[in-house]
Amino acid sequence: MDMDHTVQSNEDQQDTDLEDQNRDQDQDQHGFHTAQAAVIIDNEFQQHESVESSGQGPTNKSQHRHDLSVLHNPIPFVAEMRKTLFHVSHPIELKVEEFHRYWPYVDNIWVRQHRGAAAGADKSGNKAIVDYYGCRLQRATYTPPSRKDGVSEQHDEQPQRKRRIRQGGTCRARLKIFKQEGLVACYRVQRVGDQEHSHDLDYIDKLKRNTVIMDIARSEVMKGFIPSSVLTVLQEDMAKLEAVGGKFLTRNDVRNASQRWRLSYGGKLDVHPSYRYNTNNDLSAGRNTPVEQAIKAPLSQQLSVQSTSLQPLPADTLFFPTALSESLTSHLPNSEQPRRSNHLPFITLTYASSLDSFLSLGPTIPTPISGPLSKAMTHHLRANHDAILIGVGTAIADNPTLNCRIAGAGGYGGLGWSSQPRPVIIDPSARWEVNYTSKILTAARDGRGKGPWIVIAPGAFPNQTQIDLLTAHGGKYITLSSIDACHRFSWEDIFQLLAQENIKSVMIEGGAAVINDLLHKQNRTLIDAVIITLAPMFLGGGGVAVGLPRCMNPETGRIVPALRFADVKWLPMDEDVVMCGRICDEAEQSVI
Ligand SMILES: NC(=O)C1=CN([C@@H]2O[C@H](COP(=O)(O)OP(=O)(O)OC[C@H]3O[C@@H](n4cnc5c(N)ncnc54)[C@H](O)[C@@H]3O)[C@@H](O)[C@H]2O)C=CC1
Ligand SMILES: Nc1nc(O)c(N)c(N[C@@H]2O[C@H](COP(=O)(O)O)[C@@H](O)[C@H]2O)n1
Repeated sequence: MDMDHTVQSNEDQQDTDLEDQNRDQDQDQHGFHTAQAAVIIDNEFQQHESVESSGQGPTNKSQHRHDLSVLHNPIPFVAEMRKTLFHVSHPIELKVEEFHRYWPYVDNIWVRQHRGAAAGADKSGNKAIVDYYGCRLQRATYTPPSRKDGVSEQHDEQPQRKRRIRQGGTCRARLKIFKQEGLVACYRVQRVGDQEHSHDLDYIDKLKRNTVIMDIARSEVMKGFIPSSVLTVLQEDMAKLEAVGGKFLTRNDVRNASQRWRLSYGGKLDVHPSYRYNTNNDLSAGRNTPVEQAIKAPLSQQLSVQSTSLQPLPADTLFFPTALSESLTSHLPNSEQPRRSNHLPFITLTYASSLDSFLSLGPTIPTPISGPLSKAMTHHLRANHDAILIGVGTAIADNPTLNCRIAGAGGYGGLGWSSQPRPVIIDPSARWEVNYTSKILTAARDGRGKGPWIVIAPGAFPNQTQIDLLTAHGGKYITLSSIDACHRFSWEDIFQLLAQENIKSVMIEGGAAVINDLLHKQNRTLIDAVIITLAPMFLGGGGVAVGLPRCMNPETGRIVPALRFADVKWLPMDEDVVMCGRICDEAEQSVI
């Protein structure tokens, strides 16, 4: 039997009928599970057994027992993530723990079909596995023999169960889930083809409950509570139940969640205190009965309280006020402002300077210039760009992290690598000796940043250890072939290269050589926005300076300012001030 067939059989075993109110018998006795492409509603208890024993799902469900506490303290973004993982309108990268946290909430939607041929290992030995999924409604409708001819071929001795047949073969939505193992393990979830679901999320939630809902129901029944009482307690806060996908939970679902346990349980079944209150007060027991807060029994008495396994925010988390972020919007990549070029990424030039125009005390001396608020502003900028670019001088001098540490970014309370820019280092000779302890790699390993891309020239040969190290951290060396006689790349080529890598916005952070080169007349037309922090300090002679050569009007022979910005905004940020501006076009400049 090939693997596809095995998976299909397991899936079929999961699809059984919840409609039968009197089903206390093991389903196998009825022989309902052998058919291909069954489309009947599910028996969750069997689902757990079959998936766990198959060991093939992306989620090891035995690690994911959920109880009432996950309903009352839902994991962050659960409703949003259910929608995101339903539509998958763009590729989603999640850390392994995040994937396993959310997948049980959507495993009613997607059914694993087969493992892709791409499984294997990359050059660094990182394993990669691809699994293909289809929407549950993709499978063709299965009609049991008894339905086809009105006579049961196999079970005419057995009492016939009422079974609801749903229409299968109606939805063509498909997914592939790519699991990358190694130092920076992650799951990448993306659509296969362009077929949308043929139905909405409610439709599938109505057909089948997800693992989390059934786990919660099971955990309550197994405490000895009757299904009606469990349903009442789960429905006390319908908004929370809906958020986790339980809008259509029924008493029969609860019954089925642990029917085997109920069969063997010899003890007395009980009800929750709130259920007793409802029934005593002649409220419709077990049906959508929100209990008045003032008089219901405290839920804490009913819960075995478990906190979610979410990490606290790292100590270096930064916060940036919304009002200030709104003031910056007009100079950020997604603003309405016209772009310098449509085929290149949006380019923002940004740095922090002293009043005497220095970026640091000396080429090898990392120098804090920004105050806490303007530093947070820099990280807000990092969050708003796809990539952050520095010259190799800065990489060597500062050993920077180059991540985004704003609360809500990936690794700082956010999911996956959201808002984390890709660090890009211009290093034609591969001078930077990246190693395991480099801060950039440490951040990538910890899920607080992305692995760097290092742009090198054709003659540069980083050693194999460095190549492997970068790959293992999700980074890479990229060779840019067009280098001039002075061993310099053209900025247009660099940005073109990044555009080819699907980078749509780049924040240029420094250092001085990079900034000065880009502000030069021949390159500045590539810049879309300039955001400069000015701190109230003189660093004194010997620092690394930003400056432009003297400029002369060729017609008048008069010395003129080298550059004046347009569309300028000054934003005070505590003791610092931040200037946002744009480069004037050539005609405007010549008037100055
Ligand atoms: N205050 C601030 O906002 C910042 C300060 N810095 C400071 O700047 C200093 C480093 O600045 P620099 O020494 O000027 O180094 P840099 O970071 O500008 O790197 C210069 C090197 O990058 C490579 N490079 C740059 N442009 C290139 C091109 N077009 N083609 C090929 N290669 C190119 C070359 O190897 C060049 O030697 C450090 O002290 C650092 O702390 C750096 C960034 C921001
Ligand atoms: N905005 C800003 N203000 C300063 O005072 C700075 N010294 C810098 N330096 C830049 O930030 C990099 C350090 O980043 P991490 O904190 O390590 O992520 C440094 O390499 C410069 O590019 N910037």
